[in-house]
Amino acid sequence: MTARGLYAIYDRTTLATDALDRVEAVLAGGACWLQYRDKRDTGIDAGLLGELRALTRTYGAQLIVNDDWQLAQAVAADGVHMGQSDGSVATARAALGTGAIIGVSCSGEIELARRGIEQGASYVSFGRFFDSHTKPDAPGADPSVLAQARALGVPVVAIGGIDIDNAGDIITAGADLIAVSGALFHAPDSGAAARALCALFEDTGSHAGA
Ligand SMILES: Cc1ncc(COP(=O)(O)OP(=O)(O)O)c(N)n1
Ligand SMILES: Cc1nc(C(=O)O)sc1CCOP(=O)(O)O
Repeated sequence: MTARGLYAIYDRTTLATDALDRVEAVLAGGACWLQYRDKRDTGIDAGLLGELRALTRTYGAQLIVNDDWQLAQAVAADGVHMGQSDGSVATARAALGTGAIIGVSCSGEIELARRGIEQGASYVSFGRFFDSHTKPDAPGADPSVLAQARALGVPVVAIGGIDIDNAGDIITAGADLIAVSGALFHAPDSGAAARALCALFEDTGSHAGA
């Protein structure tokens, strides 16, 4: 499993259409993880999730479902991303097994990351680092938390307003994966945006605090 690179967030909440062509372009462009995020109250689109499962398999990417480990299990996703109000990480780990990817939101707080790892999280996510149209009200985080988090021994994810102009600094600050939605799925060319973000990981080999 690759745990360094581009983590694409397919945010069904803010995308007007299913945009599966964009998902495929982003995966072909090198994204190694894809998250399905849907905050609408319209019920689960099982067909869409099935398409995402097939596309991620085709491109060798990991499929992560936001918020709901039971849904992740039902669609045979590779893992789940859990916020602080999405239930017990320990329960999710017990249900999904040792091989599942389980991420936890930590805002800018290293203590939340420690607690999440104790409960079974396999990656920790920090943000928001920049203004985000996708989630404008997410609390802010300082990039220095990324270097601190590297000592915890699991992949470190950065999220929130990341784009081609600021991603290099965030990778240098310590992110193993950059989680990106708007700068991919609202770009004029989603495939080109993915390729450009992935190329930053080749140019930025060292991390602060590594
Ligand atoms: C990779 C990643 N990091 C953080 C989040 C935010 O998750 P959460 O705190 O559950 O908030 P919502 O996305 O549910 O609004 C995420 N989805 N992915
Ligand atoms: C879903 C999400 N969570 C965040 C957090 O800080 O916890 S920021 C965010 C939105 C990510 O999308 P974009 O790349 O368009 O800003």
